[in-house]
Amino acid sequence: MGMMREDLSRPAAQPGDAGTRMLLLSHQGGLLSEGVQAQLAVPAAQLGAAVARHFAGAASDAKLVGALPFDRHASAHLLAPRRVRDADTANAWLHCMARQAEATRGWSLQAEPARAGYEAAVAQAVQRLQQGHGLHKLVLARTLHARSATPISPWWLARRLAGDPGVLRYVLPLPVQADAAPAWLVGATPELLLSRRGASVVSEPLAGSAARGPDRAASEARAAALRDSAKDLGEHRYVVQAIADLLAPLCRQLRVPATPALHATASMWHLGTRIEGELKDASPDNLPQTSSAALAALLHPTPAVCGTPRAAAAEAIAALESVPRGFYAGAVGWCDAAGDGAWHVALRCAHVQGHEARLFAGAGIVADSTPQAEAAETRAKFNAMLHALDIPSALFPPDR
Ligand SMILES: C=C(O[C@H]1C=CC=C(C(=O)O)[C@@H]1O)C(=O)O
Repeated sequence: MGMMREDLSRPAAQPGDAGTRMLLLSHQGGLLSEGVQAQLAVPAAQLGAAVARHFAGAASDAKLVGALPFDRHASAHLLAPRRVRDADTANAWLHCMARQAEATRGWSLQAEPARAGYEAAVAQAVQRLQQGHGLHKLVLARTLHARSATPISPWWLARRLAGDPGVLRYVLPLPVQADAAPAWLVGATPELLLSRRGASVVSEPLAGSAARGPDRAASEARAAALRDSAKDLGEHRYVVQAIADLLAPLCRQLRVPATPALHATASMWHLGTRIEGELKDASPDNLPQTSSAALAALLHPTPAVCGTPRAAAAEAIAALESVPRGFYAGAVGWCDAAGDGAWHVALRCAHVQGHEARLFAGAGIVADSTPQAEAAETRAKFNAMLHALDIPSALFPPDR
């Protein structure tokens, strides 16, 4: 992209300054941001206006990068970087940092909660959904707390997550207390919340999942079963409907396919719908409502990570989950001064700090969900990260 390629073979690639870098990288492209000129810390409802104000005084090639936490009332964490590098440089940086990192070993692993506890929470959720109270869907997550004898490098981990064309990898430096070790959210997400280019907007929500099989035939059979599953199609429809309802008033055209397609990652199948719209007003005057950051903040959190209706589902999640989500199930991405940008749902990730990693996985619960199947789905969603961290599968037996 016309940028000088930095020599990263013996560079200033010191772990000390890595905390000011953020990475977004997929097979289609990506970026590595460096340094911090300014920060934006406002909740989702104020984000569109704050981003527009920020860009009003900024250079035309300025960008903001960062994340929205799951809780839309908590502060987003957006940075104005000093420099933004292209995907090739991002790859070179990862390669270099991964080479310097020590491989992890000596793992211990604790499920929070273990399988039985998660199944009990799903059973309570199903009861709430069957009783009505206006709640139709909610997404319940659980976590695995992993400790390594060696420090965990977020760059090493991001490098280990390479190779899956169905995901975008991300490394997000997180705000921490002054005396705390640096912390990151590192993941490989399959889900696009929202991208904007000029007047064109795209959202590609995923909901409804099946683990890929041990061989091709089994994998195809599971994909076919997922495509026909009334439970998964119902779970998916809530997400598409919520996104379409929020985008429709802002778009002169909105294309919403009637049936979902299959989306594959290396370990999972998902139902996905590509929603495409044309904004009515993509002018600079309308940036507070229609920048990619404003649109992401409008849609977030969708029923793919929260539920329907949103406020009641968020309340039920707070009551039924034991570990705060932080930036898991939030959104990571970028926005430029013209309002263009892309925001991805922060899934399939781990919160990494020192020797510890906390892995997150959730599943959409509807009235006809079964606790055993939802627990199995979260197990399958942990797999990519467990493998990338090199955590022996014996530490996560089926009853956990
Ligand atoms: C909440 C997660 O996945 C979401 C994305 C795809 C499929 C999902 C599902 O089938 O439940 C979830 O909505 C997660 O991976 O933690």
